[in-house]
Amino acid sequence: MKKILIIGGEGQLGSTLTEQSDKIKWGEFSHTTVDTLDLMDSSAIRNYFKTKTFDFIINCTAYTAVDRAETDAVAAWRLNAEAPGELAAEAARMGAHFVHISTDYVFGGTHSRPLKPEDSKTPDSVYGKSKLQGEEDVLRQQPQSIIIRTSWLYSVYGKNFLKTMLQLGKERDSLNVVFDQVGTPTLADDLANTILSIIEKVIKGEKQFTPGVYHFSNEGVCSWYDFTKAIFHETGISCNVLPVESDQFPTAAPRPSFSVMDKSKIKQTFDIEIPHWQDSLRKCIKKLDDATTGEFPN
Ligand SMILES: NC(=O)C1=CN([C@@H]2O[C@H](COP(=O)(O)OP(=O)(O)OC[C@H]3O[C@@H](n4cnc5c(N)ncnc54)[C@H](OP(=O)(O)O)[C@@H]3O)[C@@H](O)[C@H]2O)C=CC1
Ligand SMILES: Cc1cn([C@H]2C[C@H](O)[C@@H](COP(=O)(O)OP(=O)(O)O[C@H]3O[C@@H](C)C(=O)[C@@H](O)[C@H]3O)O2)c(=O)[nH]c1=O
Repeated sequence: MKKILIIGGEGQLGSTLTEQSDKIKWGEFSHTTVDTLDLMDSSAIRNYFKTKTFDFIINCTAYTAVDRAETDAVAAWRLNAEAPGELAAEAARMGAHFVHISTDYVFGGTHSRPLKPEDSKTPDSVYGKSKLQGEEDVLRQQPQSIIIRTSWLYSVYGKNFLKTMLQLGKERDSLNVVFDQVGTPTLADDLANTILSIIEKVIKGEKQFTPGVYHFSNEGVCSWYDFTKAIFHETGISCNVLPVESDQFPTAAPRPSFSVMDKSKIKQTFDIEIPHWQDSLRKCIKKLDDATTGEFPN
């Protein structure tokens, strides 16, 4: 049985992968948390892998607090740039395939058509810069790596824009939300399903583990304003949403104005079908509702 390790099994993507892997029979899954493998410490990484080997390692960890990273750059750089390279080196040493997750924020928003993996990268934030360095280190240390850039990730787990808006929408009568940052939300369940489907196809010999950088988000395009309107429409929250430009909603870290990604490479290489973001939003809201009525997980 192939052994698959999820690094960061209690973040939102890691939790979703763990939830899905519990139903899988074709692989033996385990995961780490910050308590069992603290990536701030290089020697902890070396020690952890001294006695353990895996066939696939999926890295779901990151420093994801985009604004805080601006003033906590050393920690963000350690988690997003250095640690992924060290994990990839361990994967290479044991001959494991490495799957790493990156972000649309490696792009600077200068493009105006869906972004291909090889398009020029000009990240504006510490988060984006550190994630880009992490991508480069991963591919240098373990050329047999798949890097999946995703965007606007949300799920029933952890902190994310959907949960922030559900909270704010209940507390406030009106909200200002930027409409000049355009991208695509991604339901973590859809990304987790894609990662597991790629690994399953490789294990079953249906696909090669073709290394490189891929893009994955849900289908469709929207602004954060459109996303918020859809969240309130689907949940019946009556909060008024006002479209504003980014300079009317100042943040410590600049975000790309356009980060819609072209997903044709992942779809063609691994025969992946991707749901539209509005359908996935409905799916997630139902899952949240089921959680509050005690029917989740099922
Ligand atoms: N969130 C988003 O909107 C987007 C995320 N991404 C990328 O997707 C991936 C998954 O993101 P997401 O699930 O949202 O991230 P989360 O912020 O939900 O989870 C972060 C994970 O990192 C782990 N972690 C933090 N510090 C340490 C540490 N010192 N040592 C070990 N582990 C640590 C956490 O562990 P623990 O839970 O044990 O503390 C947690 O598992 C990341 O690579 C991120 O950059 C890309 C685009 C959008
Ligand atoms: C809460 C809020 C945010 N905004 C704006 C701020 C920002 O420009 C945009 C997104 O909000 P957030 O700061 O919550 O999201 P942000 O942390 O920028 O989300 C990003 O996280 C990292 C980890 C990624 O990799 C990205 O793909 C992306 O998902 O919406 C409003 O306009 N009104 C609001 O009330």
